[in-house]
Amino acid sequence: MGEQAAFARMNGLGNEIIVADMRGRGDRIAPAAAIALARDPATKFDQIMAIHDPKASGTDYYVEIINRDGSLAQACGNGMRCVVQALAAETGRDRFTFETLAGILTAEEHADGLISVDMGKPRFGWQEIPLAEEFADTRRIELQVGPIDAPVLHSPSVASMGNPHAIFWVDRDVWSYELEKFGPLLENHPIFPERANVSIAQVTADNALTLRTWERGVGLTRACGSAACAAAVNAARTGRTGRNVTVTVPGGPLQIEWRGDDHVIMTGPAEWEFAGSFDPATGTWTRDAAASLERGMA
Ligand SMILES: N[C@H](CCC[C@H](N)C(=O)O)C(=O)O
Repeated sequence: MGEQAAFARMNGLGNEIIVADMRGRGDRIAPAAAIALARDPATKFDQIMAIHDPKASGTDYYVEIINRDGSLAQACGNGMRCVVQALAAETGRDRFTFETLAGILTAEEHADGLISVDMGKPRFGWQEIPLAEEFADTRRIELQVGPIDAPVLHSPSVASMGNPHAIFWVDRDVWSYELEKFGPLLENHPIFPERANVSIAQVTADNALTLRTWERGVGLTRACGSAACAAAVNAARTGRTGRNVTVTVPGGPLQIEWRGDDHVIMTGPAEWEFAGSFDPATGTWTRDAAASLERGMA
């Protein structure tokens, strides 16, 4: 058995997150450990956010993001808010600079407890998303599901928020679509060589939209922060909304601002559930009764 690591089970608007403390050690969480934790109903998660010692100078921590299937994700907006809340409770600080696979990002906890994450700049080039074939205009790409003459979903906007996203615009309530049926097909469609997070979005006002997401490597989730950002920037660049929108996901509302300097700022809550410790090699874990009284990891 390896050395135990502390974790906190948290959620960001119902996006199920495990924040793991991997600081001061050289190992990483094994995909098998992630899969074992995902199988246990008590620790079932959408993403593990593993906090490691910093790599790049000027950053506080390196964060590795692991999906439910053990694959790595470049970005996770809801998970980053959970990381900030856990670290703020531990350190008393309210601003952090992180490194992830998507690059360096900053985040802060506000006095009211809400947390803003600077998700960086969106990318729209077909090779950046990436797509398997050239599309000069990624506001609307050729892709559809359903009968060829009456597609159920078609012509998504695509973007990278560090991770790949496709947003299908719909006129009806997002709950009236069988996303669980189309999600797996679209996630694994050959147009997306690195797979994709797939969302359906309904614009409800010039500053509001509702969104459901099928996450790459996970499935249906109650919230996906990076998808909310991808939906917001695509809504703005296709003239559907302004640049400051409320994106309501199944778990609740997120505020997304696409600033003039091209950075996307996501603001929303995070919630602590319980603490424990686990073996990063196997995923064997125990609940930590003492730590559960605190709102930190240890
Ligand atoms: N839940 C995350 C997104 C996870 C994306 C992941 N499924 C991927 O493989 O890109 C969020 O709040 O942004």
